[in-house]
Amino acid sequence: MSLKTRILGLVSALILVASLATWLSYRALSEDIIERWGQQVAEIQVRYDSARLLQSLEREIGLARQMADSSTLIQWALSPNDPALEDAAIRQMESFRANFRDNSYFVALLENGHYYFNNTDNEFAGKQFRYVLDPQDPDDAWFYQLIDEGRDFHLNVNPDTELGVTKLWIDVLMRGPDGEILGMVGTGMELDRFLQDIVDINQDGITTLFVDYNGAIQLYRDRNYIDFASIIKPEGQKNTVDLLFDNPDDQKKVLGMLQMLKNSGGEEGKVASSFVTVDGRKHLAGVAYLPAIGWFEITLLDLQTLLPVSYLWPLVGVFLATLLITLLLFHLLISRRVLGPVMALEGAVKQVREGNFRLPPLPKPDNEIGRLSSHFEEMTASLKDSTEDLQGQVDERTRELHRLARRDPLTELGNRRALDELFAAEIERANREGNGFGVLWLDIDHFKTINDQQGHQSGDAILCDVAHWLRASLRPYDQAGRWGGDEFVVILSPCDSHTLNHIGQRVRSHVETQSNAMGMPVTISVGGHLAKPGETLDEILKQADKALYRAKQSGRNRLVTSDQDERDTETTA
Ligand SMILES: Nc1nc2c(ncn2[C@@H]2O[C@H](COP(=O)(O)OP(=O)(O)OP(=O)(O)O)[C@@H](O)[C@H]2O)c(=O)[nH]1
Repeated sequence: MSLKTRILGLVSALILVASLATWLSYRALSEDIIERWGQQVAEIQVRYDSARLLQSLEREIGLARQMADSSTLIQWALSPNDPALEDAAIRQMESFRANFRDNSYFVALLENGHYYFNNTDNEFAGKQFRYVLDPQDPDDAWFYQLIDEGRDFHLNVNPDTELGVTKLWIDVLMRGPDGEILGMVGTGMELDRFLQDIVDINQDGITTLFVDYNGAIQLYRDRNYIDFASIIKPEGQKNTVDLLFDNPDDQKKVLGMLQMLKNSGGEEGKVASSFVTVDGRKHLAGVAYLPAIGWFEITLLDLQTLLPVSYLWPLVGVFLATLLITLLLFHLLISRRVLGPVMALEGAVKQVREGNFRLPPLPKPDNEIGRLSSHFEEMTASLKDSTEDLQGQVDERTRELHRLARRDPLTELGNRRALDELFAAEIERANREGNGFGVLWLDIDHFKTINDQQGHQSGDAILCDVAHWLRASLRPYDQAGRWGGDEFVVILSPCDSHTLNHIGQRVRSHVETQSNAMGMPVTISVGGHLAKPGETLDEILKQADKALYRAKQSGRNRLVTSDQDERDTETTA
């Protein structure tokens, strides 16, 4: 994986981690904001709903209280079997009927259990006495329960099987002069219409319900959940608010909020709130206590409807676009300022490693990498100089070694290897040009004796002298070498028979005269051969050696060529 891919991968991962952290913080923060917002919305909603509910009920409750306080009704309740008082009371009831919103009323007397009722259609004109309440009849249990509890005011949602209606009943106790309970009066509002007006409001995402002091559901858009005749049901059989929540924790939370509000003494306007799940959707539940009627109002705000996730899409879009632009800018910046120069530097390093010092100009951004590139260029230049210098020295040493490898250290003439190369080149030239060349094979006479008599060092000196005299006797372009021991070989090119003889004699004679002049007489025997094109080295050397042998055999200090008989020094000198 390239450096570029790794850096971009790392940066993307870092941005994603940072984004995740931002997202989580955003979630935590937004949850907090939504909770605060929801709490305020819940408070407003609760006040609004309470106001609407109380507005609808207050007038009715007030009228019901007036009715309960009516002296006509109280007098009658004290003597319920007095027909005159009953007539006056019914007239009084009818006048209240005209004022009640639902144009209906009920009056129930404790003493004889008589129950009076008339409705909006004046259906029971003249027969307002409907029936006698029976303490044993479960349908009438509400009356006796409320009397037992002695609560002056009570709201009750109850179907009246006798009358065939389901109503929200406002029940107010009628008390005598000594505070004794005489009966109960009130009115009922048709539940469906009331639910429609107060509870089933058309606000998307907002659900309102009312529960009584014990948490039993009283007003809710789904009638199946309403705890009808709640007053007479024993604990545990009531439809309480926790039924709306699947999660036991949510159930506890909501019941806990009711308890908390109860404990705070029904403080006006206080709203508790908490997140709950209803039908698999997250809701914020706001709860308030309505002391005027002794109920709680619960408002459920569906957060997905009120604050749909789609609200966040533009935010996510902006985030992704920012991420993309950031990556793009980072990519451009890092490519120009870091990766491009680093890759160029890497290429230059490879080039130098392969021995190529001619670098293209390296990009040099104004940073550490730019400075590194400059240092690398300087280093390469100095490396180039020292390499060239070193190469020069190596070449010179190689040439010297080459020379030394072909030089006889004693006489400074070419050695056997040099002679081999000279022969190979000359044979090739002869073959190519069709011109032969001459070869002289020289051997010092009785050199063993010289060595033996005068010592090895003197022998060496004589070898050097002979080499010197040999060189002096040759043409500048002739090549001489020491074959080994006291033997020397000369290549004469160009050469013919005359030249071969002439130079051969000149060498031999020069050695003789010079050594004599030095007072240390030395002679040499010479074998000569005129090599022809096409002859091999072996054949050439064999011929020259044979001629030298004949010169030795013939008495030494003479030249013998391969194509003629021996000549002695006197005849040719
Ligand atoms: N001083 C000295 N002697 C050498 C060197 N190389 C070989 N020799 C001696 O040279 C002598 C050569 O002897 P030969 O060529 O065989 O015999 P010669 O005595 O020269 O007799 P002819 O060649 O028959 O005249 C030997 O004794 C070698 O030991 C050297 O580098 N220095």
